[in-house]
This record gives sequence, C-alpha cells and structure tokens, in this order.
Amino acid sequence: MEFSVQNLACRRGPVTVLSDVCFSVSGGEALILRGPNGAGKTTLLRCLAGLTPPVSGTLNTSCDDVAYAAHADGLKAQLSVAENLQFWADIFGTGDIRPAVEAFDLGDLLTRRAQDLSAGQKRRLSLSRLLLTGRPVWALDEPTVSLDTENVARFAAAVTAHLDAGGAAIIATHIDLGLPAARVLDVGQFKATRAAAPESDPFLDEALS
Ligand SMILES: Nc1ncnc2c1ncn2[C@@H]1O[C@H](COP(=O)(O)OP(=O)(O)OP(=O)(O)O)[C@@H](O)[C@H]1O
Repeated sequence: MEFSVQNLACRRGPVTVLSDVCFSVSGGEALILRGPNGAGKTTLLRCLAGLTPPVSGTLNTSCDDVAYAAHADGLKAQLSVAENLQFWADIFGTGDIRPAVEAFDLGDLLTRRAQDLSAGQKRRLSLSRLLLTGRPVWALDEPTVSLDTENVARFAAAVTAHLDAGGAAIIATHIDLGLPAARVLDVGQFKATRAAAPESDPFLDEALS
C-alpha cells in the first residue's frame, strides 16, 4: 500500500492555502506534519480525507481509504460509549467493538453517555473509532489534545499496531508522540503564493450564472 499526492493545491473557503504539495507514505510508515499555527496542516488533512476537494493535483487513492480524526470529537452525545462504538462498527462494517475498547481502556465507561465523559475520555472514545473503520490510512489532526501521558502512550501503541498491520498514518501534532521511525514533513514549505489564490469560486460562479 502506498498513499501519495502530487502537486496538490488545497483551499480553505475561497483561499488557496497550499500548493505543489508532494509526498508519499508507504504501508507501515507514519508521516508527522509540522508547521506553525496557520501553516495549513488541517487544510491538508481535510483535503486528504475528501472533505474539501483539491484545487488541483492528484491523490493516488480514494478518500474512502482514509479515516480522519478531526479537532472535534464527533460523538453522539446522547448515546452511551458502547452505543457510539457499535454505531461506528456497524457503519464501517467491522462489527466487533472489542479492539477499540481494549486499545483505549474504555471497558469501565461502556454504559456512560458520551456527553457525560471528561474531555480526555471523549478524545479516547473518538480516537478508538479509528480501529473500527478498517481503513488503511489514518489522517489525524492534533490527536493527543486532552490526553494524559498514559493515554498518549496508549494512542502511540494503537498507531504502532496499525503500522505493524501494514497501515499508514499522517499526523499533525506539535508534540513528540514517541514514534521513532516516523518521517517529518514541514507543511510550511508548501505555503501558496498570492498568485495561487483563485480569482473566483467556480461553484459560486456556476450557481450565479
Ligand atoms: N474558512 C476559511 N476561510 C479562509 N481561510 C481560512 C479558513 N479556515 C482557515 N483559514 C486559514 O487557512 C490557513 C491554514 O489554516 P489551518 O487550519 O490549515 O492551519 P494549521 O496549520 O492546521 O494551524 P494550527 O496549527 O493553528 O491548527 C490559516 O491562515 C487560516 O487562517
């Protein structure tokens, strides 16, 4: 499995934020996205996950191969932890929630409603969904926010197991995750020049014409 992008330009709203993005990640590899606030890490991850279509350029795999964990936890507040997990396992067709429960130590929380969890517990539940997607590429945006040291280690172990099983991970993070073999990509090098910004929005133009 190889995930690669060529000459990708990515936008947020009307602004082209990144241009000429090229990289590849093989199965078994993690790629860490670095760059200061506003560099475009979230913009790139959203593009890889298919939430914002690229302005130009190509991705060699379908966004259906990508499991995206955003800043927001995306939980169903009224459902219990077990119900959230079963919902996702059914959606992705993977069925068994036990790997997610074990990897993120959720056993004692299964009957608790998601809205009643602490911030770190919500994050663990949100991240555990990755194991239920069965998708080969994990695209993760600041995944360790709200996690304590022990749970950062749990998360790193889950990523390592995913890589060992042949998956890949692309992770925007400002902290050291303890993944010694991970490569680092500085997103700042792809900052688009003003000339790369679109002069008009093709979707809006079509809607108004
Ligand atoms: N809806 C929007 N419309 C226009 N510009 C936006 C929009 N959302 C974000 N931006 C801008 O796009 C740029 C890239 O933002 P992005 O969130 O990708 O950065 P980031 O590297 O993830 O930052 P951080 O480390 O702070 O999370 C920033 O300059 C931001 O202000």
